[in-house]
Amino acid sequence: MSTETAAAAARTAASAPADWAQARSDAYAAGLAAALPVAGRPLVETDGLTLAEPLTTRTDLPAFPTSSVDGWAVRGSGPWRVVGRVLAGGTPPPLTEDGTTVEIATGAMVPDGATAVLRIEESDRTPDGLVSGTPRSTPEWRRPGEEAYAGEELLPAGTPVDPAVIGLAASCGHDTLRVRRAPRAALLVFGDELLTAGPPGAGRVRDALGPALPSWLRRYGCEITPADVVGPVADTLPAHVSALRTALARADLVCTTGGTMHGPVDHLHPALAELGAEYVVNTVAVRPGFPMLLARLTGPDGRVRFVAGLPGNPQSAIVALVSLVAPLLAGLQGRPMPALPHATLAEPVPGRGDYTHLALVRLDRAAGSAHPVRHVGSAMLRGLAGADGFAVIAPGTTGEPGARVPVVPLPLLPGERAS
Ligand SMILES: Nc1nc2c(c(=O)[nH]1)N[C@H]1C(S)=C(S)[C@@H](COP(=O)(O)OP(=O)(O)OC[C@H]3O[C@@H](n4cnc5c(N)ncnc54)[C@H](O)[C@@H]3O)O[C@H]1N2
Ligand code: MOO
Repeated sequence: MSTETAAAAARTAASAPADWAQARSDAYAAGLAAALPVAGRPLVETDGLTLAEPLTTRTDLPAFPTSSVDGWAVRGSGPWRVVGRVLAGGTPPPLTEDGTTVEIATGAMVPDGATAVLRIEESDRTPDGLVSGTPRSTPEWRRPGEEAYAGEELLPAGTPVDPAVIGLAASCGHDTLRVRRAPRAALLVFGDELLTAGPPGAGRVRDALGPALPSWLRRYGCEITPADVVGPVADTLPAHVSALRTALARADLVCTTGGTMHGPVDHLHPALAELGAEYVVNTVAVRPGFPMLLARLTGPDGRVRFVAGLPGNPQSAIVALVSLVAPLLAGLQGRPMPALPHATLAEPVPGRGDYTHLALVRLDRAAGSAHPVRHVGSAMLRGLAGADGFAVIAPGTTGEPGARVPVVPLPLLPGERAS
């Protein structure tokens, strides 16, 4: 396709922006269809990755009857004659005679034949060395399978691995887990007007996305190194095509910023046409951020890669990140579609006609309320820096105070935005 034809085709396709919710689902489905490869990894290397198979237990949990106290495993009624001692890690012989006991430590295996465990502090010794006392009526040991039965599914495939999952997997006897690898991302920043150091002025603005987006992408589980961030890429079509080709050789997802429109130096659409990309999403009926796009390319090796075109206006770029990139990455990692929590609007938020309005809000988690923030122009980042996410105002509606609305969260870490 010639560059002119490609640009014309892109303009035509861009004339019907996708519904925002549909665009999210399309991005997720495209990611899931290209879910990343699965490999076995040692447990300690799985934090942040995603279970590719359900987590099941290799044995009953606990695997053997386990004393939950220090004391005496007794058989029959007392007083009891001491016939031995069992510590955690040991395998005791059975108690075969009523009136006998073994001293037992917390975590030790309860011998066969034991009828009760008596706490050390609730026992006495008779002058002739026998153990006496009254065992509690509630069992003082954990029965095999109390937590889980051998082979039971504890977590489904698609679960993000976190320290709690790693601990559980270890307790179930796993040494490795089958996980999907982390998505590899790259970032290309377009715009000859961008400065990479010092204060803006004289027609030039600071690149605010090159420094920020890699950290947002990492919070969604991506691997991205400083070498994967390139820009500003010169505002020419050959420079765009070449930068995309290089980035696509390694990355599963290449994010670009700027150049999503059809201005004189907006080369993203023609570059995608030249690379033979197909659109998954080409513009979305959302404000801000409508020129966002997601395109798919299949390499000669059959590997599917994606380009997410984030608009140049910085807040619009983040809208595209949470709208298209977040669901795409969930799909690539084999995770469920990210569910949107709901909150109650504390103040009115205007609608945007036929478009969905994503409005920056600060959440009061205790009250379950969402509070619109100030400084939310699409070229601004001041509002974003104090917000937790975007309230979703559906097309054809306005956000009335007291309305329950979905909120698209920013991928903040615990402690960030702590009020
Ligand atoms: N004729 C029309 N022009 C524009 C429309 C429209 O509907 N008709 N929509 C506007 C909207 S909305 C957006 S969003 C932008 C998107 O344009 P691009 O993705 O092509 O972005 P650029 O033109 O390259 O840049 C837009 C704006 O953002 C600044 N910018 C770009 N990159 C960065 C960065 N890394 N850090 C900080 N600021 C950045 C750039 O200087 C421009 O001011 O199109 C509108 N135009
Ligand atoms: O929609 Mo633009 O993305 O308003 O800044």
